[in-house]
Amino acid sequence: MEKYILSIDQGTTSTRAMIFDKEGQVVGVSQREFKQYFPQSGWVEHDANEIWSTTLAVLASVLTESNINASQIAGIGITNQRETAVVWDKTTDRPIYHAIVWQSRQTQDICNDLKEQGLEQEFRDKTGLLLDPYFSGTKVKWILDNVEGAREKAERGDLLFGTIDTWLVWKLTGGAIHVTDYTNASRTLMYNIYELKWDEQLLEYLTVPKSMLPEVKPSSEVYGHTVKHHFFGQEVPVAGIAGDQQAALFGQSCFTAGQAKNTYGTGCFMLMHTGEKAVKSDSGLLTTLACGIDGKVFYALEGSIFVAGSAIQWLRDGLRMFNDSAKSEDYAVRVQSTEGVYVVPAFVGLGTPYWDSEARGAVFGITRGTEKEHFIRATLESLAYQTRDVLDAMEKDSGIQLKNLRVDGGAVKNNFLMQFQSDIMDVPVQRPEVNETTALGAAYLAGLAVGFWESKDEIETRWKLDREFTPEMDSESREQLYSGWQQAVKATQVFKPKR
Ligand SMILES: Nc1ncnc2c1ncn2[C@@H]1O[C@H](COP(=O)(O)OP(=O)(O)O)[C@@H](O)[C@H]1O
Ligand SMILES: O=P(O)(O)OC[C@H](O)CO
Repeated sequence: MEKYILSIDQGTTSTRAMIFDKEGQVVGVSQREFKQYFPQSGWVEHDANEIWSTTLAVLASVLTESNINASQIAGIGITNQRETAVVWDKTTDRPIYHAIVWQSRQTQDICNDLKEQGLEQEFRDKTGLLLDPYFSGTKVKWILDNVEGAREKAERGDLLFGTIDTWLVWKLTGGAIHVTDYTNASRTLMYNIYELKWDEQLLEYLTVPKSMLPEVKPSSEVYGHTVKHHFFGQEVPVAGIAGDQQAALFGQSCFTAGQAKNTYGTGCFMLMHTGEKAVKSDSGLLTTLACGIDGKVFYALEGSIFVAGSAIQWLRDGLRMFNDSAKSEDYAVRVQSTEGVYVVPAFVGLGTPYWDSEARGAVFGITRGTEKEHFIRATLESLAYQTRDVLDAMEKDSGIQLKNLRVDGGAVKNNFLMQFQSDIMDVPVQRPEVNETTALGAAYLAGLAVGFWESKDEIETRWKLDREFTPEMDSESREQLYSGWQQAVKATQVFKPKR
């Protein structure tokens, strides 16, 4: 009976289950969107129970639709939207509040307060992160401070915290296992990425009891088994865990220092592998943990862009400019340029390299001649400009000049965007045949742990190029366009009306 690996890719807007065969080819996929809650301006929340129910639904449908029996699954890999924080009561198995999503700005005041106490450098030195609402630590504090009775329950040891991977492993194993992996722990603002331990001092600043935190493990090992009633009568090993961006780095076979990938999903996340060496950044990049196997710990530099594909969704759903994201390309190529229009999609502030959580989106350069096509093209170009911002910071801080950039995620189907990306960075852009590298990375991690695949070398041979986009723009045009973008971002950051 042929065996397979199953990946659960729990993303910001949808939950996906994918089945991979020995060749690393997709043999089944099932996806469910779930509700986004915006209780106040800038806040974003999910219902962790709905995340679990969509997970069960996609598990059932992927097996049924691909006609594969649960007993044919050799291992399960989990990859997840990172930073999003769930706090649940282990005595009832119920979350005590919605999951606070990575994009949410509701802990801005907590961050400001910690900054005023002069603590940012210590957080940065220990975690590689910044005091921004993006990361989990302040979200946990917010829940403990704002949900009635939560702090007492936490002190009693009844509450558990987890990023989404932790929550899903807990549910799949029937509440037996409370774990996370290095990559997810490295996004919490509570984990010392150099000493590889929860940091008591940082926990004290955040007033988070250590008893709430999961055990931290490597990204590829058998953590536990599914309980039969949640996995169709089978006890299948849960054998891989990684935050989605690190999973994509692994799925792109970026295993050595200097290799980089950029994922164009809701946001855009560029990660460069830096080997066993952690590179500290002066330019607003994050130092983070990459997937390590064979007992090794690896680091990466990361540039985080909060709004990328979601700007295209905004054109589709908010401005109703088209009804299918793929149409954005047709509109963009109908004009030769944006004719000086720039869209800065700072809907939830700006991430790398600006870290301005109070900035909000802006449009510049419109004239009476501006048409829908210019507007759409400018929005697509904004993804590429933001990526160039990150690339410049990365090359500066790592001292490595990128030879090429591997890309993945929903928006890389857009050929216009990929060509413009290569042009504006002056670096070749490589799109692989299997675009689902996040799920594939988690599958590889699980497959390596259960002996389904032998080694990283075996995996590396499977990476296949679909198309390479090479720079075609002259350097004068490139720098002129990019300097317009830089002016637009500066102007966006100046506009801060009282809210
Ligand atoms: N052809 C396209 N051109 C531009 N953007 C696209 C295209 N197709 C999908 N997208 C965008 O890609 C995103 C979906 O990518 P995906 O990797 O599934 O995201 P996530 O995992 O963050 O939910 C959406 O935000 C969508 O607007
Ligand atoms: O759900 P995605 O794919 O947009 O990824 C979210 C990131 O992990 C946030 O850090």
